[in-house]
Amino acid sequence: MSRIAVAGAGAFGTALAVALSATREVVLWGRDAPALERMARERGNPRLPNVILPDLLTITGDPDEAFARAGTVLLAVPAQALRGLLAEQGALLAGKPLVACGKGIDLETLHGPSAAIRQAIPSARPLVLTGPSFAADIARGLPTALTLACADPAEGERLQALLATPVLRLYRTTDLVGAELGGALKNVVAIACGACIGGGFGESARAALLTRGFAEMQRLALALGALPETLMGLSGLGDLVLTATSDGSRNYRHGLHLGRGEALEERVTVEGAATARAAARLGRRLGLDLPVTEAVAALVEGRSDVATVLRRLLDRPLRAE
Ligand SMILES: NC(=O)C1=CN([C@@H]2O[C@H](COP(=O)(O)OP(=O)(O)OC[C@H]3O[C@@H](n4cnc5c(N)ncnc54)[C@H](OP(=O)(O)O)[C@@H]3O)[C@@H](O)[C@H]2O)C=CC1
Ligand SMILES: O=C(CO)COP(=O)(O)O
Repeated sequence: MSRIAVAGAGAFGTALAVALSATREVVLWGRDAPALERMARERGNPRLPNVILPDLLTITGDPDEAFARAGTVLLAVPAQALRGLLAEQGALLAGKPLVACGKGIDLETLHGPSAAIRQAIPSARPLVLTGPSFAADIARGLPTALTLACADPAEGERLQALLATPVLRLYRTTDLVGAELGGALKNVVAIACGACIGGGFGESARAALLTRGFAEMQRLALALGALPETLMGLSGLGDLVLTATSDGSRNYRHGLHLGRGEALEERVTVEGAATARAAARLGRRLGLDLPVTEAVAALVEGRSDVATVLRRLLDRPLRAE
């Protein structure tokens, strides 16, 4: 069965469905049936302005219609919603390759998406699709390169061929942990970088935060079993460069608003907020020094303000790089 189902009809799920439907049979599923009916009728998604949904793309709120005949399912929901989705749709998703497209760490279990999938649906085969890619760029057909992680090299190769398009270039790895942590942790550093600019501390300080934040991403990911080269690739460094320097990123914008002391955007997915808290907990549990992550966790929990956390970072003892 070559049919691809995309679960999650937000910006990213819709963008992936649009991109893949040019060459594959694709069905896009979401939980809000009336909203899905509207999308199907109007051929548009308010979360992805100015993008026309191709006629060939099936849009449905019916899980049976979406998943029963699908050979592969892409899971494009926020990290904190993934466990709920897997619990609700477990019977229909059993035994299939499930490609996690979300970028975050579950705050309750401290699991990344591949462990969440294994725990909820032991018969499913988890993969991770991640890397620098704004939904709007993917939907517009702009060139993009992503990492596809799969523990089984043969299945990874098969899915790479299935999910690549002429403009969506996929690189393979077997390092699921590295791929998912690169994508999750860069969101935390992006909030820090946005807060730095929003607070008026300048681009040199942002470069310092980006670099020291990247060192923390590597420290935590390697302690959890990631391969160093994965973090140096698209899912780590690549996505960090995009997200921590562009106000196209919701995480970066969240940081900007925190730094400026402005009201935060409502009803917007900001994965780095919960993931900062989850990563800080993991760091404490593992006895790791993660000052940038701790600073972001303090900011999003409202325990501190941008000037104070920046001062605290600068006051740390001088050390070797
Ligand atoms: N946007 C982007 O540029 C990119 C996003 N990502 C990642 O993709 C993930 C999703 O982000 P994005 O699509 O942008 O977020 P959006 O906020 O645009 O959409 C989230 C979607 O998830 C749906 N959802 C939430 N919980 C459930 C559930 N239990 N069952 C079914 N659907 C659910 C929401 O449905 P409802 O509308 O009913 O609330 C909504 O449609 C995030 O992890 C993000 O980091 C990755 C790369 C790029
Ligand atoms: O992950 C992304 C780009 O690769 C999207 O970033 P935001 O979730 O911050 O918008």
